[in-house]
Amino acid sequence: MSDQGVKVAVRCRPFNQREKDRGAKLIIDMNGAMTTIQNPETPNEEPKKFTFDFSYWSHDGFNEKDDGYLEAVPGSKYSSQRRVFDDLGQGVLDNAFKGFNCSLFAYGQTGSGKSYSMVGYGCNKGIVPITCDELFKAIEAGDPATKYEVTFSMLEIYNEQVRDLLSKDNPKGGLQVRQNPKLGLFYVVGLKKVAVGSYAEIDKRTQEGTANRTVASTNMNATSSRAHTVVTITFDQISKNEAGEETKKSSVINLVDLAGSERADSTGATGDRLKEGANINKSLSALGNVISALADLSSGGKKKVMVPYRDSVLTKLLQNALGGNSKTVMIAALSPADINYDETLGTLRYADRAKKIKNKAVVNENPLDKLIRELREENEKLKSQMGGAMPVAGGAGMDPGEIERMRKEMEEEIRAQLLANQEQMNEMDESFEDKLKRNREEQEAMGAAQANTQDRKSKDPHLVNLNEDPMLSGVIFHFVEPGEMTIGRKDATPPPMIALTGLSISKQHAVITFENSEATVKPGEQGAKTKINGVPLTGPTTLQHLDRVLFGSNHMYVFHNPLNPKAPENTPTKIDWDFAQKEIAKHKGFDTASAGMSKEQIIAQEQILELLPMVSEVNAISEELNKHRTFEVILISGAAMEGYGSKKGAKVVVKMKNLLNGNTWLWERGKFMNRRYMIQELYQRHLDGDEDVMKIPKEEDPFWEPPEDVLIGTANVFLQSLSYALDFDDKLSVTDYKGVEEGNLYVNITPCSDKGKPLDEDFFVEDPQELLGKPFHYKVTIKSAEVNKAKYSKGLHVRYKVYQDEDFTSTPVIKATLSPEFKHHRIITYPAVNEDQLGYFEQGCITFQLFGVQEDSVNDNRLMKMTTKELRQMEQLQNPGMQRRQTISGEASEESKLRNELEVLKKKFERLEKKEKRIQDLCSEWKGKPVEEQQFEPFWRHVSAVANSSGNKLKTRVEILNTMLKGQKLMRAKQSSDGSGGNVRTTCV
Ligand SMILES: Nc1ncnc2c1ncn2[C@@H]1O[C@H](COP(=O)(O)OP(=O)(O)OP(=O)(O)O)[C@@H](O)[C@H]1O
Repeated sequence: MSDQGVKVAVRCRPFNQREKDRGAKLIIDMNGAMTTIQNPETPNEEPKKFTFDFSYWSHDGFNEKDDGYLEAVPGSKYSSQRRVFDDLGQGVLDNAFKGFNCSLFAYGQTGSGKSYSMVGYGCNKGIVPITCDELFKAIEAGDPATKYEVTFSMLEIYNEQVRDLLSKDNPKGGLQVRQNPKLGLFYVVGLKKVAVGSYAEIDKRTQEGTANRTVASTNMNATSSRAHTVVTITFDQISKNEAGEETKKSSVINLVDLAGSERADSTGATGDRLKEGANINKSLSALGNVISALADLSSGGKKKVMVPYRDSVLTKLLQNALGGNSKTVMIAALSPADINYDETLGTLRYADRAKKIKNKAVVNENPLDKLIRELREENEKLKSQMGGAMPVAGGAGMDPGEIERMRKEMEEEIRAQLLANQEQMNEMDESFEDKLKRNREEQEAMGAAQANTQDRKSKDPHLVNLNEDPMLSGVIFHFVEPGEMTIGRKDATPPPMIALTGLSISKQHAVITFENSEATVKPGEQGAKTKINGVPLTGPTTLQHLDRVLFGSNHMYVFHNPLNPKAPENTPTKIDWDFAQKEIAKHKGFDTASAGMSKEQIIAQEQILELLPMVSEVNAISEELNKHRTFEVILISGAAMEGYGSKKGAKVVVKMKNLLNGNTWLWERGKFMNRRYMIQELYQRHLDGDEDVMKIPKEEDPFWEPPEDVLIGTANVFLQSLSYALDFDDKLSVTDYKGVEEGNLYVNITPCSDKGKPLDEDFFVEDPQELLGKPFHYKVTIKSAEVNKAKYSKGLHVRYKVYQDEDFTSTPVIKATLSPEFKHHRIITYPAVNEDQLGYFEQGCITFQLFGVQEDSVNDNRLMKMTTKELRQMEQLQNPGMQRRQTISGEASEESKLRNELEVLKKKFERLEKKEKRIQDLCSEWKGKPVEEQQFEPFWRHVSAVANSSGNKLKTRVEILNTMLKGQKLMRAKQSSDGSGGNVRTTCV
């Protein structure tokens, strides 16, 4: 037995194009076995250090050869694919030959390079293909007296369901996972294991598996990065031992490409009412728990740790790989970019924990005959037990129901064992040679189809698929035949020539006509959604080379026309998923130029691009399940969401709207992701024929939310006036996230005494620094509000936070009016003003949030009778001008800041004028005084001059500000009329 820790490797990839475009910073470094990560927020702090068995630097120091292979520049520390194989893959092979089970799995966030290391792209082949290739080379060079048998299987775990990737027909709900009661190990019932005799055969099967994965992911609207792919190779070496018996040395090699490890925004998901039922990726978090439990076990600290293998399908299947009978390697893929700091640190910590796991690998060697004999004998025994499975008598007092339950349990167990044995025997019954023959026949048929595709690609017009996962792009081809070609659902009559499944695919979805070297696409039945280059298709359109075609919400293709391979100007030569998504976003009103954007803005933009397809998917499900809900991606300022400070910039959230009563909810990204997962699950159950889906109680329904107060809009008061001890008293306009005025708020912010009395008129601060160290009090008064929309009469309240407030301060809810009187007062006291507090006065603001009460009622029965689809169409008709600009740059608050500064200056000016007047009055009074008192006159003249000069300076400043403000207004007016400016737009999706 070999008692050995899991070997852990980390690998850092190059910057991708997006990271290069935005000038991403490198935060990873590697030196020998040490990997460091620098927090980009604290560049002066020591970077965090980790050590691993292997550290692979693949960020830079490479050359691309003519064939595309990336090789190390001499002297650089770059690790090529070959180098990674030599360390990790070769070890797997050597161990497999010795008869050990081996597992290799790749962990990391989406896009961090897991598939690159495992599978590879183009001629940069990854560990899996090289290992397979080398396996057969080693077999050829092996012992001629030994028989080698290799089988290959490929499965995917998605939403806790197992799909056989080598089979086109998977049962609804996926393949079952059972535990072999005797061995304790879990296995997938009925998984196809093909016998393979060469690397080329494995390669073909992998292509087949990838194509099946692509079709499934597109049809199910599944994000492939949330699926785990498991390739299993069994490697048997059959030889004779000294006693002349046949013995079998078996090794199971598991190669696992895990789902992307990114967590949903934790704050969002933890706040969700439905968090119990949801787990964005149950298998992945269960894997984390298993790793933690095993790490605790082997650190010896805790003796009784229960390792929760049973919590997910993935951990069941990988039980041996983790803490069991296997030699295991984990490769953690790292993104080099500052923007991914949190996730990458998470990956490093995960990898660090995995290092501690101890496995107990044993050589799997068995005399073959004995095994078969044992299995047969056991099966006979089990069969005879079957009928009479009775629990051991439990005494006279045992409940008959309990006895029956135990009997059933035992029967179930026997049945499972029989099945497991039978599977094993069936496999052994058919000779390996027969299996190989069967596989080759199947492959021959497949090979002909593949060769045909290759041949036609350069001759005939065709659509080729695009997928979010680069590995699944360019996998599906639909050739355009001369004449009319119909596209639609397979249950249409007559059946379409290209059958698609999935959301928003209509029976008669579209028709492509191909005549005179030209292909024209036109919409099918009414309501069928197709987009060409991001624009909805409304009538016949000629397809040009490299046009992007989206059927429904998920079937994305690029059209290739070898007969007329001239793409319109400005079409990039390489079109990927990102490009096609950006194009769609642009037509929905989100501009995606990235020049001159801040980091927050870039993150917001990436989140928009990520959320848009998900939101349209959820909208499509809402329509199909008739949930009367619609979803929209919106941008909202951080201050409007969080009530204080504007540092957070813009936040991307999803607005859900109840189409029956107009109620709305704002969901943070994490919460939306959480719900989307549950919505997908619900939809999957619906597809699987589960009728309960339509009757789901609202408490469990991911589309349902109890009514909550809706954020009508916000109004900001900048506090600069306080730094001059001036009061602020104004009517503020309350605007929603789109900048639309929803009403007014009357507030007053006054410096005051500790009892709330206004300060003396003469109290005047020339320089805010004067306030430092002194006590200061101010009073926030919310007088009243006015709102425009009748639906808000159910109740209104305002809440806000000031500097250092943990919680919101809220006014009472005022009902049955659109002009509530709040009469709210609050005195805020600083015993001695410090720099931070003064900074808050000078730069900060109070964001007042106006909320409206919503009720879960529907008054309009007419609406109840309409479908979600009809309601959405009606809403879109009613709001044709949805394409309103949204600012991501915080420019609106810039304007109100300016206005505020102007107010402050005006007030200062007024006060100075008053003061000046009093000075002048005093001066003339003094002039009439007796001589002995007149000696003060020069002093007063001096005061008056000072007052005048500062007044003049103020006057100039006021004029400048006025002009600036006018300019701003003009600019905004221009932008909203011609739609220019602003980085981001929004609309209903
Ligand atoms: N070591 C590397 N050298 C060069 N390019 C790399 C490397 N690692 C990753 N890449 C590139 O980065 C991109 C993302 O990598 P990859 O598809 O492997 O990520 P992933 O983690 O598997 O993502 P997903 O979870 O979506 O499958 C790919 O375009 C790939 O070519």
